[in-house]
Amino acid sequence: MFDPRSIPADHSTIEALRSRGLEYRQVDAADEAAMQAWVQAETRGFHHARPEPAELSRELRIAKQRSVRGVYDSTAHDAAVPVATVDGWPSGLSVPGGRSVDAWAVSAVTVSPTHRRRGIARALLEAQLRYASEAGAALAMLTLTEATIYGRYGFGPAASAATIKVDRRRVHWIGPDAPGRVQFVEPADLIAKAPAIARRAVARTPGEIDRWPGLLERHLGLVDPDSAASRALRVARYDDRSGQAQGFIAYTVGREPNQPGVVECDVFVAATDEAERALWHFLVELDFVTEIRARLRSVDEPLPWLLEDPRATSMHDVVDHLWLRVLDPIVALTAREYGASGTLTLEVADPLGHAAGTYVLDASGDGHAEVRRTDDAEGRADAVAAGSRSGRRSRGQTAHGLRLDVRELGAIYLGGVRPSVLARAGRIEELSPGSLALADRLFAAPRTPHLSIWF
Ligand SMILES: CC(=O)SCCNC(=O)CCNC(=O)[C@H](O)C(C)(C)COP(=O)(O)OP(=O)(O)OC[C@H]1O[C@@H](n2cnc3c(N)ncnc32)[C@H](O)[C@@H]1OP(=O)(O)O
Repeated sequence: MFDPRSIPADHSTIEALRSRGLEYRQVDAADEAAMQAWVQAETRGFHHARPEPAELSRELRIAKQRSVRGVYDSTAHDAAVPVATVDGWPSGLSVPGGRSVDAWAVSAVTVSPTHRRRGIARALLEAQLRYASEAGAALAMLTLTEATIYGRYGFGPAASAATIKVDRRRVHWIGPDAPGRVQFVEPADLIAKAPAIARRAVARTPGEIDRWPGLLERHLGLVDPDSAASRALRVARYDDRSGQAQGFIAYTVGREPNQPGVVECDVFVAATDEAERALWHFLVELDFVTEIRARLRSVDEPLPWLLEDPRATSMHDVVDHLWLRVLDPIVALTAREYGASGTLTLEVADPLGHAAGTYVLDASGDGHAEVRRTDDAEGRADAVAAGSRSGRRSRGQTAHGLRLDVRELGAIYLGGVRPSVLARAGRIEELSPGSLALADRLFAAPRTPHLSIWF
């Protein structure tokens, strides 16, 4: 397996930061003190409390599997603590059609308030994109704190998530009864099966990314099982008719003495539609509660259709949760499946260079597409003149094409927004009549993209 720590530090980043009196380097995974200082800087950068010992050792275990970089100021009060942090690692990203494309996850981007707005984050991000390319990733991806930061590096919002609230008193289930059963399980008993269930859940949902070792332990409260938060977690699993585990939820119930509670569900993993329905059924019919709140759910949940009164549910805090940055359009566009047949030219502008070019996407109708670049190294080509491999276009028939920035390519890639919506916003240009209608049909995803975790 590719080791993200094997990528040497980016020379231009080293030089850019050295000219500002700063040192940029990879943190040595074997240097416990340096790793601890990096984790402390990262948690401070996100305004979190200092981690408890169990959480700190979990963070260290995870950081050691990643490419962890820090920026150091030798003149600072504690020069061993970085003034900026970032990490990155290769990870699969599920795309429409069920395949996984090689991507590069970026996380832990922090710059100390003492060193802000000197271009440190820009240097770190541009280096991450170069690492991603070196690692062979077709896209870079991240979840973020503020939506104003990453467009300038070519990221676009590709999958949304929302909090679903359910008014328990209005719940009357009209969906089918699941043939299997939901039962309580202890987290320690579930952890052996959980990764396989999660893998299948990830594979069927465009926008989900591979779970890294240690994540499910945290979701199931196993990092610090004796903490109050872990003891409050309840875990239920759905087994299908044949006894096969197909999904699980983890939730807490907050309540005042003698008062009904409010359910908070942050972990909802379903490998099948049947498991998804069964786990919702279990959650929304919990007694002695007034409300159920499920976070980071799809904006396209089937839940309202499973209740007699769909208004028992409401959607809150809809966010642009997953942001994508296409690096290699040919690999990225070939990996996903398409909702129609047709030939579409994409003239992609990319100020940072990675994805710039003119590409012809030729979808055959069985979902698959061939993608090739038609411009030369200088990017010169008549996009709309580019032909179809299948020769389906007859004489006089207009070629279809769009002109767009790499940010918009990331936004439409999973089918989370229709190209025509971005055209209405003036962010995609249609090169010939009918191109947007074709692009909408091509990029439509059979399942709304969704990411259910932070990373
Ligand atoms: C994937 C993730 O980890 S998301 C987490 C992002 N981190 C956080 O939210 C933690 C708190 N914030 C921070 O640590 C810092 O403010 C950061 C990392 C967001 C920015 O770091 P800085 O070193 O100050 O940014 P830098 O000086 O490189 O600015 C680069 C560009 O981003 C812009 N920018 C920086 N921060 C912000 C912001 N919060 N909102 C809007 N624009 C911003 C700058 O104006 C600059 O624009 P330009 O290059 O187009 O002129």
